[in-house]
Amino acid sequence: MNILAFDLGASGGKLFLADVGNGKASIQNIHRFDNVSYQINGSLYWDIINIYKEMNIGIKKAIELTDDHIDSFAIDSFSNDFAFIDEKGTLLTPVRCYRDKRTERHAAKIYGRLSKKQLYNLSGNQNALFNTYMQLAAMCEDGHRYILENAHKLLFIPDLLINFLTGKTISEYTLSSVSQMYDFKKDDWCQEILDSYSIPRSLFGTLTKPGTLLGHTQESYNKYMETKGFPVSVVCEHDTASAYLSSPVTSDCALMSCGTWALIGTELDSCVITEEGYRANLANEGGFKGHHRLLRNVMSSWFIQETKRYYKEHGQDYSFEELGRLAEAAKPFGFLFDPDESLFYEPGNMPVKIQQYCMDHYGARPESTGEIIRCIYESLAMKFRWTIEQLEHISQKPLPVINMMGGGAKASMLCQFTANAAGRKVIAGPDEATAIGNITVQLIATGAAATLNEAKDIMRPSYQTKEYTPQNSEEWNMHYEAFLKLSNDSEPASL
Ligand SMILES: C[C@H](O)[C@H](O)[C@@H](O)C(=O)CO
Repeated sequence: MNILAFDLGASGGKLFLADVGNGKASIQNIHRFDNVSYQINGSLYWDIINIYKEMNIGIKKAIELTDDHIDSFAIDSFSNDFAFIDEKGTLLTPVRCYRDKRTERHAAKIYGRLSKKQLYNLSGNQNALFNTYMQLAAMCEDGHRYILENAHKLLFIPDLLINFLTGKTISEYTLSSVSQMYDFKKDDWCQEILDSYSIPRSLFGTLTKPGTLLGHTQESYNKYMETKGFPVSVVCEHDTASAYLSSPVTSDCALMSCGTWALIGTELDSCVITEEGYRANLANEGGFKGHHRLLRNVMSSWFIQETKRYYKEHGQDYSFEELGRLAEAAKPFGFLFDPDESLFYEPGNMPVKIQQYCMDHYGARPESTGEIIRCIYESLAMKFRWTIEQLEHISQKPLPVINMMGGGAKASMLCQFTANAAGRKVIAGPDEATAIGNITVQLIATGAAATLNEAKDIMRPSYQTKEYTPQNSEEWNMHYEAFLKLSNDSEPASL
């Protein structure tokens, strides 16, 4: 059978075609494109029309490769961002990027209605400026409440694209669960949070759990794409939930989905809302049936993506490999910074911001590209260690192994540094974790696999893993002490 997965990330989108037969899957990447946010009049937007266009280019390729025989298609993406549609499916708004400044502008007012602590206790989600609730509240503060009052539905990006394909309006569970408006205990929207800004409950689509075969593409889409059409499934549409599901490690471990963000956490049976979890700003996030994540967001490849972009704009188009080689040659432990500093949150001028931070803290700064990249990787590894220690303490669960998945699993320097800093074995892979998790759930939705374990066994031959053991522990421990002095994380919500 032919299964098609679309994985949309903050820096790019990819479509994977899986050929499944004889209890095995082989996957190929059939299309990829860049995804960037655009600033217009000080606001930040995604180009949703381009995303739709590129998704269709990938679908077209899959139609050709399979002789118009796609057995299932599903989408996952980063969380939180959305658009509104009317009853006819007309797009009423563009899609704002979660890094847009409007939530920061209104944060004090918003937290004046429901405090960070109340929001954490009700939703179990981390306090972060990017949350959907914060975006909706900021819209109201900006005088755009009329959109909430008049729109038919609010759809998260994957649900929006599904609507373009099928005409259906759903609110997928894993994305809903990280909106900061979901109540895990009731397994439903949290009325108290919605009431704080009179957010109409009717704005949300049919709550749909991952593993559901939703239906067929609609006639108008089939005609437009010149296809007989294909079934659309609902998977863990939140990419982190998809990535975690692909982990090959079966014992207790720290899981890290490493892309633009490193989502560092562990799987638990249910939601854990405690004072300590609130203080460490650990997020409770929903997953595939029976799976629940306790995790923290750490900005990760964002530093490398933004640094690479800065140099490109200034005439130096480094490849990731070149950046890695330059960092390798640079002197170790020149400078460390706290990746959670809000200074680094918005796009633009990343190397300059890092230099500025270092000047403020050390009175000196990394000068060369290699020094900057090395200080990024070392600082990230230190933050990863700090986060894993918090998780161990709060979940009361030893996490002796780290499974790094996603694009970051390909960055061998980052994997080795993480093992060194944390003093734990790192298992790196799968690097296409999100797509693998997406396809895994499609196997279940279509009935090709009866259980999650069966689906994971089918996917296992399609990827490899690599192990890293800790080195130079003493030196890393010494510098970790210095790193701890920089961290501003005793308070929740550094974002
Ligand atoms: C804001 C981030 O996108 C989100 O917290 C994270 O979970 C994600 O989806 C990373 O792709």
